[in-house]
Amino acid sequence: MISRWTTAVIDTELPGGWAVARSPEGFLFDDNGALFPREWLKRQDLSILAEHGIGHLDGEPVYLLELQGTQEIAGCNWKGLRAFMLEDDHTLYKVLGYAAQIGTWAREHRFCGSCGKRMSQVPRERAMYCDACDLRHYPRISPSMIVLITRGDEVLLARSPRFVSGVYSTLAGFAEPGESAEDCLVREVREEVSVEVKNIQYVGSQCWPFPHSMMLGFHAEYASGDIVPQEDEIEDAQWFNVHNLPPLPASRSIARYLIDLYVARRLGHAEPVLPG
Ligand SMILES: NC(=O)C1=CN([C@@H]2O[C@H](COP(=O)(O)OP(=O)(O)OC[C@H]3O[C@@H](n4cnc5c(N)ncnc54)[C@H](O)[C@@H]3O)[C@@H](O)[C@H]2O)C=CC1
Ligand SMILES: [Mg+2]
Ligand SMILES: [Zn+2]
Repeated sequence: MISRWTTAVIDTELPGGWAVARSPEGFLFDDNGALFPREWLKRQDLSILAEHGIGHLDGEPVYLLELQGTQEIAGCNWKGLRAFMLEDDHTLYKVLGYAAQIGTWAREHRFCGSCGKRMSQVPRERAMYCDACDLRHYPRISPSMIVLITRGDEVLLARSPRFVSGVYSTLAGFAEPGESAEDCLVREVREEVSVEVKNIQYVGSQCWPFPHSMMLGFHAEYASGDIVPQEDEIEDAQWFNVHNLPPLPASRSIARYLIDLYVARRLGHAEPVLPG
């Protein structure tokens, strides 16, 4: 399959191409989508914090304009990345997911974290450079473990107070310095539900640009302990039978994939494909 979208570092001095505009309110869009002719977009009255060349879509260069705030543009509106994720255009979601991560990084790395001076883009590399410190700052990626714990026909699912009402999901958490992926998984499971696991198996990974997680997905078997939900973090956690599952997370998430995969294997159905 030919990939329609490839990331690249493109010189912002070059003319032309497409551009996406991102503000704290989300991405600009109109009836034609979220990609605009870049020269036209730059003629609008936008408060641009940073501009980055981010890749090629069907061979055409694409740029990101990271904005201070929203602007009224006739016929256009603003929409968050999660809304784009739930729509059918997977390629557009990939473009905007990448743009969002670069945008977050660009916004938060205009000044050197070491000396506070303004930094500049490194040509041909996705990095910001501090001249005074001779220091490069790269986009931030946060490794996060996500695990489906099973016990025969049962799966352990939990809900955070932040979830959509009724939805239960797999356990997840950010890696801390000094941890392996497996250490993190064991710690997160202990913290969130007070359960011990065994036979930890890596399943697959997914970029999760909310705002910069790299999800590492695992399957683990229950070993011991009774469920005790972590105060404040976990509203409820339960064992659910694969024949009687609660409302689950969105189909594009690796959480949903881990659940669907186990259920498919258990019931002898066709296995799902991990969404990119
Ligand atoms: N794609 C998917 O299917 C799913 C993705 N996720 C993602 O996994 C990630 C971790 O899940 P949570 O349960 O929220 O994490 P968590 O269990 O580690 O708890 C969140 C807490 O971690 C701390 N934190 C925030 N950002 C951090 C960072 N970059 N590094 C270290 N600690 C940080 C904060 O104290 C925050 O309150 C989140 O980005 C979440 O959106 C979670 C579930 C499903
Ligand atoms: Mg968690
Ligand atoms: Zn510096």
